[in-house]
Amino acid sequence: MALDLSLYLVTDSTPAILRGHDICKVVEEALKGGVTVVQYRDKKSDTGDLVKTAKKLHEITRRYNVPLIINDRVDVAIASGAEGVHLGQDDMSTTKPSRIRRHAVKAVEEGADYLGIGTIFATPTKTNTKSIIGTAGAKIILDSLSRLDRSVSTVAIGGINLSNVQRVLYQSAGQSGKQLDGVAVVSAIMAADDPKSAAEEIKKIMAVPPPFATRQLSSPRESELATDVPGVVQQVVTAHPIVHSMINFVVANFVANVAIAAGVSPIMSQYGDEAKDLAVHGGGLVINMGTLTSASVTEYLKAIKAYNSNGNPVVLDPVGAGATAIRRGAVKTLMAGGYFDLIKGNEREIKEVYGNTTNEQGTQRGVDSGPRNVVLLTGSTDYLSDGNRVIAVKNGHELLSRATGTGCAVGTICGAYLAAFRDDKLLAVLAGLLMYEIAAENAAAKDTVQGPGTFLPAFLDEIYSIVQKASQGEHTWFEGRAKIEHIAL
Ligand SMILES: Cc1ncc(COP(=O)(O)OP(=O)(O)O)c(N)n1
Ligand SMILES: Cc1nc(C(=O)O)sc1CCOP(=O)(O)O
Repeated sequence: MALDLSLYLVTDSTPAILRGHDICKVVEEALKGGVTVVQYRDKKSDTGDLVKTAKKLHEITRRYNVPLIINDRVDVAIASGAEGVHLGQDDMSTTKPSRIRRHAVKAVEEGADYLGIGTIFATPTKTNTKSIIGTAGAKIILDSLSRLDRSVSTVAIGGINLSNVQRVLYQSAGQSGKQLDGVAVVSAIMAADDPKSAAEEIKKIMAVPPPFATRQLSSPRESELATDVPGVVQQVVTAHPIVHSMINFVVANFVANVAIAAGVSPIMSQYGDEAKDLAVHGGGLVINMGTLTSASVTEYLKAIKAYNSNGNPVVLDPVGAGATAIRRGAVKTLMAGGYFDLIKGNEREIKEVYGNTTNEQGTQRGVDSGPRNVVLLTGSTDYLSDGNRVIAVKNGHELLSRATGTGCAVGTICGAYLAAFRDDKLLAVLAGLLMYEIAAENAAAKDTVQGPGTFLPAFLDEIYSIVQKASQGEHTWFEGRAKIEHIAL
């Protein structure tokens, strides 16, 4: 029987998870929903009961041509005819990534067919786990395994569910290209009201291709990055993408006007349920926490789920992230609830997001930066990074900081650029940012501009003017204008 690890169900018989349901029925429903391996994991029952249940489960899994694995007990595996046994590393009393890596390598050398890599995220299902490694930890382990002579399959485990499975798969992929073969879940299926649709939904989102290819520019040097920018702007304005901004009410009107001037179709809906219908159009989503209310986070999470499921980009602008306990909590919930392609904020906001997602050892917990996420730290110099490349951008004008909404509009522009140019996220954001900041410089240089009041309409005109030129393939607006510098990591 082939071992397809893509959706690996680990059972749990505790009342908190099984909630009085019959384990065999739950497993059969999950099999109907598409799970590809089942592990019977029961730490409490005596040997007689274990064998009885394992035999019943095996009868069911065989009908679906899916292997049954028994947790810990070789004797129960033999007695029930199960296809395999899952053994742990009891002596692994370490939280150090280097030691965890060594354990993984040892397990492969000793002949393991697959490895469970965890604990990815903290989970109430198993509270005695040694180390929360995040996707950054999984990535390190995958890279170590890629250097071994013998190849081994892997699944990630711990706190994985519908809202994070996509980013777990994408963010764990090592520099070497080694990827997870699947994910193992307990509560996301075993505790679901409808285990069949829970499994189906997880499978569906796993099949959504990455929103972005991982192409890197041939060289990260600023001169070569710059040459790509006008072409990206032309591509975006020709595509006329949709950008759905869940933006703060103070700036909504201005941001919508910037988007229209920039050749983008803005949708300013705050209604999370609506995102299901909006996300199918290939646009980007922007979550801007500026005027957070008690209802906002629930609405944001619904929208993030819809865009993540459709493989369309999501931008987080964690406005005022560190200012109050409510905002700190909101950031934490959002980071755990979905996948962001771009996180944009000032230094304090980015620090808050990073702090919210790191543990005492400094390893990341809820979200991991890497080549698949871009961070834009805004200021008099903007810093843009995808984990491999760091670019300092010194364009823009002081007048941008004299009016409300000019920072928020950057998030919306970036959401549109990420949606319409999918080859390279860092380049998409860089192109949107440079178009915006060069327009600001052009506006500020006008004789008619005396201050913020005259700057704003001139700024909209200059964005519009660049877009007109770009749509006709004219790149003169950009020549000699980029003030960017590549910073070595
Ligand atoms: C697929 C998968 N991966 C990891 C584990 C955890 O195994 P282990 O460390 O042996 O811990 P227990 O399951 O015995 O608590 C797993 N069971 N399945
Ligand atoms: C059985 C198990 N092993 C883990 C490890 O880290 O080794 S975490 C875990 C429980 C995973 O449960 P859930 O999918 O409900 O978070």
